[in-house]
Amino acid sequence: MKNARGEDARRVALRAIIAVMNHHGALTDPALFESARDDRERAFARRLANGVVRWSGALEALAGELLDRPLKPRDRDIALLLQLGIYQLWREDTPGHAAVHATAEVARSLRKAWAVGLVNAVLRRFLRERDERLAALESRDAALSHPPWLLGMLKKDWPDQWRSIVDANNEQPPMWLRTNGQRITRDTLAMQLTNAGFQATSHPEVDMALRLDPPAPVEQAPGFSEGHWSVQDAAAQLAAHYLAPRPGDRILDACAAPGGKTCHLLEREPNLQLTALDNDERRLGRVRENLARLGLEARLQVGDATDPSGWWDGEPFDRILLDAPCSAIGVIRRHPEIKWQRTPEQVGAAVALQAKMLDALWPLLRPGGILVYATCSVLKRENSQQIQRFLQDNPSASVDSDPAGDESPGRQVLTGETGMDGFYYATLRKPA
Ligand SMILES: C[S@@+](CC[C@H](N)C(=O)[O-])C[C@H]1O[C@@H](n2cnc3c(N)ncnc32)[C@H](O)[C@@H]1O
Repeated sequence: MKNARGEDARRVALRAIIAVMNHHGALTDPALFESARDDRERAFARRLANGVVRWSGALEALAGELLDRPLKPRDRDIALLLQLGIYQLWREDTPGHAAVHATAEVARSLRKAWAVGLVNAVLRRFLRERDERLAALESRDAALSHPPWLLGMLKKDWPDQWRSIVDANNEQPPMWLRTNGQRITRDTLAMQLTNAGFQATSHPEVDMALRLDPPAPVEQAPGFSEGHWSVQDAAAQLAAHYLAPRPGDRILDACAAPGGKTCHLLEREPNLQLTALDNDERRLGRVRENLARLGLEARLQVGDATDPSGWWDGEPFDRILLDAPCSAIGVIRRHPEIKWQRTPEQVGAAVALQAKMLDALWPLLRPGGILVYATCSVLKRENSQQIQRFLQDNPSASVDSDPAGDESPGRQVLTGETGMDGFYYATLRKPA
């Protein structure tokens, strides 16, 4: 994709960083990078933007110490430009002086020519004092680049594991593929990917998962448009394992969009009466696209999972998957802006919505049926504590003990564990 009058990577990256750090949108939105001059600049802009947002807490601390006085709130763009500059000198291979010059010049395009000199001076100082500055940062919480409230929750929930979660959150995520077993075996797909120059590594637990190295845009690896595979983290692929659909089952996927888990269930067992529900009609369109690419069929339903009276026909389900809206703290490594956009109040609101959904959907399950509750979070309030609360309110319900998990009730995958995103699963059973 060429754009003759397009912009250079640093300018594009800065605009994306400003947008997401001001709580607008996600770095995965292609529109944020459309104005790049060409594909190479676009890829560089994406890498820079993700890196700066991932390390923004540490970069802010470093920049703050290098400035003689703090910048005014209206110059937040310059503050973020400084972060972009320091990031390159700290974590990218860009030759120092070239990066300093190109970054400082971005201030001119913001119509803040006064800041060119300031950015230049701060970045040059960082280059000179880099080792001492980084050593001093090491002992501070800012080095972990997480907001204090989130760090506090992780420490409280996971006194022994919080550091490995935080480190995993700050890493570049691996790219996991899910083999479409209806079209190809995992071994054949692995061979095709290897022949195309990729490394394809299977997961020790998740039977259809392959890790693709190096990560690449989907069209660059063989078999995507033919529906041989999808992109899905290995932890998300455990949903189908826990729901274990059987031929003919009547299944509700209660929060289905964009359809990753819906499609996986049908790849595992195409003979299902599967209803894919979501309250977002536009996102449900993405379920339709994914089903079509993979050659699968489901009934799509727009509706509110907290209010089945609006869409349920009264016929109970054999199995329900509730992949609930959540804080998404388990997928921070894929969406680093979540760290800065999320608030403790939003976590509280997610907990309340999840409880409402559980309570509303439980009566739709037939006696002897299974409801799998899932979140991509590692916070206990959304996970084991949520299920404890549910079991207290519904004493006849039981939860499967999980040989693979040490978190009770349910299974908590901590971020980074065997290369997976942070995820939680609880398999709830209704007595027959
Ligand atoms: C975690 S995502 C689901 C991901 C999906 N299961 C997959 O694997 O691709 C949560 C979904 O819940 C939907 N949602 C939020 N509130 C809802 C509600 N009240 N009723 C139904 N769906 C809702 C959102 O639109 C979003 O698509």
